[in-house]
Amino acid sequence: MAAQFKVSDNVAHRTNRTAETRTVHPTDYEKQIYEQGLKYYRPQFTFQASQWQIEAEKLMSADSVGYVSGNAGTGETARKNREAFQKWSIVPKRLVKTKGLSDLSTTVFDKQEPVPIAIAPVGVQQIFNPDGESASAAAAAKENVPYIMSTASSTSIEDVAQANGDGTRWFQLYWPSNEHNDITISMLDRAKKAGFTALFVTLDTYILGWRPSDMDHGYNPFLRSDKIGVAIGFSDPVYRKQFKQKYGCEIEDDMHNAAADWSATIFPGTSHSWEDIKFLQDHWDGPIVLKGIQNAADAEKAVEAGVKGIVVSNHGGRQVDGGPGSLSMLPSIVKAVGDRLDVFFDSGVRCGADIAKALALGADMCLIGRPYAYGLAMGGEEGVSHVLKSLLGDLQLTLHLAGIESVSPKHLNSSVLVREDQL
Ligand SMILES: Cc1cc2nc3c(=O)[nH]c(=O)nc-3n(C[C@H](O)[C@H](O)[C@H](O)COP(=O)(O)O)c2cc1C
Ligand SMILES: O=C(O)C(=O)c1ccccc1
Repeated sequence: MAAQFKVSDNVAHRTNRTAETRTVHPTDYEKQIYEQGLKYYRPQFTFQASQWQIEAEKLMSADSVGYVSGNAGTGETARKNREAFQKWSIVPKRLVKTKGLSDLSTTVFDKQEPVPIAIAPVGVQQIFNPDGESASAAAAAKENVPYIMSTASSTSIEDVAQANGDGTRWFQLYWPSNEHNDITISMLDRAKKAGFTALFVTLDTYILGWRPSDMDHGYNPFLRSDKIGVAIGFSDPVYRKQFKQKYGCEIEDDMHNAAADWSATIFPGTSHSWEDIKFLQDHWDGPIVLKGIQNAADAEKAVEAGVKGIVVSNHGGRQVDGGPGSLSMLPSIVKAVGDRLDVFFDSGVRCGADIAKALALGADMCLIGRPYAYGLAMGGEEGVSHVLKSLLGDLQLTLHLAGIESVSPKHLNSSVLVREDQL
């Protein structure tokens, strides 16, 4: 029977816990589950991944719940994201003389990362917890997980960098239209200066999708009275100057208008073109990754455009409803691009086996989206840490018990999977 966790329990347990807050060595997750998860204490947060959403939602307002858990349209694509994982199964191998802990390190941007997951860019994080992005960026650094910062963050670029310390951090761009190139350049310059080493350009959200839950609540976090999600714009010197020229006052003198104006700047309502990628390459000297790719032809174009990687993603089913599950599109995309791109994957990743399946189908790294947002709502930095560690522990033990030595394509590839409909 599942233990029920209440906020009051969490507070009580927080005071007498020490073990879980230490930083784990990246290869230590499996051991930690046994020694701490099972023996020593009642955990502050549930280890049941399927409960994170339920626990988080108890602590959030109805409009925030609608925002994070809601999807585009009827939610068909979000459901397909999950169903796509169930079409594949991991077949364990026996008597393979496992060496113990499976090696979770992967290579992206020609560099070894200790774990094969990153924090997906999620905007407006102060709606989940007052510490917002500072808490998740600190947790990511502690757990050796790269942090992708959203353009729609409720914390400035510089403050996120400070919270992330010596962690690996990448910047996600919501890309203003070409007439606002000076603002784009300013954001990229700030990100570079603050130690963000890769640029993730989101291509699927030049306008927000049809989201019935948000429309029912009349909810747009940018336009709330406390203006959540506009921190990058409001702290940007180029944007501030332009705002003053345009409206004859400071942002602080007309916050509502400024929030609407910034929103229109980063969600311009029209898409860029493949030719525009050159502009980003001219103004960003590190790797560029295109987020939101869902077909092999676009992946080919990404290779031609000379970017370093793609994120196979449908934005968690929040943009185009009626589209395929993201995992279903991964094999044909990987087949088309081979080793020519780093392939990241997201949309629907909820547990260790999901990560294993996406990596087996050719992804180099998975982005974790909603699960860590739920962790942030459950317990700030510690909640995010818990979710990341749980996913990694689950992944490591799953691989170990399936006789898979590492996440390298040498060991974890499509030969470990079967399609359920072909059995
Ligand atoms: C509340 C919320 C906010 C998001 N904000 C952003 C964002 O600012 N930039 C971005 O590129 N993607 C954003 N995403 C999409 C995620 O990066 C990721 O693609 C998606 O969450 C994956 O789906 P999953 O969470 O269902 O696994 C957001 C997703 C959610 C749930
Ligand atoms: O909600 C989203 O999916 C998203 O990408 C977004 C849009 C606006 C503000 C913050 C996040």
